[in-house]
Amino acid sequence: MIAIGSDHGGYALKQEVIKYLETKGLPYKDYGCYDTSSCDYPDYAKAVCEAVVNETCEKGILICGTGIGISMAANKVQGIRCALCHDCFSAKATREHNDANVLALGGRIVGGELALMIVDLFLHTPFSDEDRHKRRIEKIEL
Ligand SMILES: O=C[C@H](O)[C@H](O)[C@H](O)COP(=O)(O)O
Repeated sequence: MIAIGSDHGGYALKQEVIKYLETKGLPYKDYGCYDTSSCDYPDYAKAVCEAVVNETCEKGILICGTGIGISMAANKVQGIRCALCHDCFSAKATREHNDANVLALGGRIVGGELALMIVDLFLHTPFSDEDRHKRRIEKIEL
């Protein structure tokens, strides 16, 4: 199960990502927002990240206008490794090296097609499981 959430700045892209997940038959839970009314990105970061840390969902996708605020909020939650990615290399590398469990995107920055490629890499690239990466991730959690 994938947890997905956005503020108003990410709402349109969230709906595109949801359509994509549905097309691919990937189960998801939408934690809002549910329209373009102005709202606060930390609320959606918290809801999605809690679903990931309590294992209701394996991974999360968060979208705000830039992806910056929502990733900052996400990374305050213990156990969350949120990566803001606007290119394919970063999306693949953050799974392989950082075992990122939440992806952040900026709906005002990245176009739909690129965003979907990033989402696909984030969802399907496994963690490399190499000792040096595990050691570094453990240090983040201290
Ligand atoms: O980092 C924050 C996000 O990009 C927000 O989506 C953005 O600040 C919202 O801006 P506004 O309230 O002006 O639409």
